[in-house]
Amino acid sequence: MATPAIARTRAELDAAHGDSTVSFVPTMGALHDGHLQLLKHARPLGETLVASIFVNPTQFAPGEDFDAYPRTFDADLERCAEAGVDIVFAPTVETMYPTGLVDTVTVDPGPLGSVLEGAVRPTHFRGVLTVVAKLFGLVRPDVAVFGEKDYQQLTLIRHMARELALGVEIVGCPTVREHDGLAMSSRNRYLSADERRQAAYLSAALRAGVAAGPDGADAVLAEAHAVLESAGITPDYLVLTDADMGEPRPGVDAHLLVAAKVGTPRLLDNTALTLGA
Ligand SMILES: Nc1ncnc2c1ncn2[C@@H]1O[C@H](COP(=O)(O)OP(=O)(O)OP(=O)(O)O)[C@@H](O)[C@H]1O
Ligand SMILES: CC(C)(CO)[C@@H](O)C(=O)[O-]
Ligand code: BAL
Repeated sequence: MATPAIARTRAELDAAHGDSTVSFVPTMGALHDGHLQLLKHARPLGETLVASIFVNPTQFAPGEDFDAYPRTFDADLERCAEAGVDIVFAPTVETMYPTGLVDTVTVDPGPLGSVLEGAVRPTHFRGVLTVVAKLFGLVRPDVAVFGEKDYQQLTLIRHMARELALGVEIVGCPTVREHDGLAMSSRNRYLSADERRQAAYLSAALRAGVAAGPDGADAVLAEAHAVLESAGITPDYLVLTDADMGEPRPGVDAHLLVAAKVGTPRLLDNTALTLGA
């Protein structure tokens, strides 16, 4: 198990990857088995596998958990080695924000950036897309892999790559789950034992929605809401979209997305489903 090279600046990155094709997995660290899957998915997609670890300040609003966000660099390095990562890009804040923490040029996510997660976190997706664009500029990957767990983020990054012609292929990786269905997330560690039990009902609600798919959109939402209600969870949202997060239509691949605060952490989950008339 080779230890990955660590690069903190563009010069160090360039020296480490030369002219090889690059697959890339951006993360905020605190790596769990979900990230490990992403890395394994990305491994064969390029000659060199780069993982970035950067807790990006500009996607957190004042009062959110930027300071408390878990930072576990040594353990992360071991996970990266296990997954065959060649280069861990752990940039300094100055590498990412050479003119200071206020971006004067940003990526506007458009209307999809201000609904659902964007309604709760109004500046979040501008911060995410801007930092991902910067990471792409620094790493210059051929392929970048993101988790379906953060489905709105994945969709917006696909839109950005396509509409700004970034020349990076965006690949989604299925959500990795705990044995009871809870989607893995760095923030799960903040759940108390009771909250952890309650959190499993988010994925149970999605499964109920999938089972009701043939009966149409109203049945999907009613069944999923009933499961959440039985667990005492009031979702921030529970919505049906099409696979690209537009309007859902019968017969077209649909998506069901949920977010809720369970105790302190906000948890997200989603699933694909087929919708009857
Ligand atoms: N359970 C999971 N299955 C698949 N991909 C995941 C999972 N959890 C996170 N990812 C993906 O890993 C990448 C890095 O995510 P991040 O570092 O924010 O981890 P996270 O666990 O989502 O943390 P958070 O608790 O902040 O949501 C993203 O593309 C994200 O979608
Ligand atoms: C894509 C990302 C690494 C940008 O900071 C982050 O939003 C995440 O980890 O999902
Ligand atoms: N995985 C999403 C990153 C965030 O919550 O800021």
